[in-house]
Amino acid sequence: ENGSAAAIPIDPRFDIAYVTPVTIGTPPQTLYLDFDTGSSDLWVFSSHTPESQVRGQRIYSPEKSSTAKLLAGHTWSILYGDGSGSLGNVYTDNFTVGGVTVTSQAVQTAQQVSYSFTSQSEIHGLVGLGFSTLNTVFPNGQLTFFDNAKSTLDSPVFTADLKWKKEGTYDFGFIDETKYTGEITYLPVQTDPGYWTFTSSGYAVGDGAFHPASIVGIADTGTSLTYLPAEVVTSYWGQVDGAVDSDYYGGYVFPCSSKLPSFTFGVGPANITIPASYINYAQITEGSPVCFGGLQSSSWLGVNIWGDVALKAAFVVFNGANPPTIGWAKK
Ligand SMILES: O=C(NNC1=NCCC1)c1ccc(Br)cc1
Repeated sequence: ENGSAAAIPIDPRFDIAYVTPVTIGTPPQTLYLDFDTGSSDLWVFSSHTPESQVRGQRIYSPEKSSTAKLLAGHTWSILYGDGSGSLGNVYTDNFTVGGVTVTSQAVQTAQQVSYSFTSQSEIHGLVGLGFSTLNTVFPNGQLTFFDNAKSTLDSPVFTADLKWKKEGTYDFGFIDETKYTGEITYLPVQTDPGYWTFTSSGYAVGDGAFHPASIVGIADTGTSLTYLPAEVVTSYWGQVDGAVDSDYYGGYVFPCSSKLPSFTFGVGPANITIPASYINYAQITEGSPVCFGGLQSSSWLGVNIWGDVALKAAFVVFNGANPPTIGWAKK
């Protein structure tokens, strides 16, 4: 059975993350989770999370679900690229997203969450959509929702149609032709170590010349910004009056009044253009004349990340066939 679910920005001012409603257990408990192609654990705030670490989040209570089963002797612990993290134990239960149900999905219940999760009341957990090799459950790694659902879908795909400051959708099992224009360009995916890793064919700043290049990076719906090689972001921010790479603010900042160019990245023979407005990510603080860029350097990361700032400029197909591929289309 195919499905479709909303991807809702958690903050009306800037797209820091997107959450999607899911139901877990019997009777169904509804939580809003961050669907993350950059990881492969499905974890939730729960009745096992200390009250001191829960600040407004909805929780999953396995003891209130007649279909919940403890996965005895299993634990998990995850650290994300931004330094946030969580850990706990594991149940299996019924898990439904947009009409797609997996019975006996591994649901990782949090016994500890880092402050950055405690402080974001709109995120009640994560649904990893990376490859199951990244799953942290010990001693037996668990399958992602997508890996479990794949065999029941018409096609082993999910698509991301994230939007700028608006609600988008994740579709499972089908490709909705009304959500994109032109053709979808499919690229090979490197599945080791478990991210949706692909190679972009180059970039252009604004209306400038296209620079052919091979930029290896991951498509990560769980990362807000886009992180690219220093030479790329230096040439971008060099076109913006007053832009500086600030140690104080931890990245490129610029006067909010400055005009920004768009940014185009190659996908095979095609390309995707990120509008300037998406790269004017947010004021440093409410009312500040200093703005933080949506395009930042990846040099300290060691890998390039095509996060939400890039993904929301496209219709993206995560094709879980063998071999997996990733598809990009304008919209
Ligand atoms: O953790 C990562 N993506 N997802 C999330 N970030 C914050 C919460 C969820 C991530 C994955 C790979 C690399 Br390389 C860098 C970052």
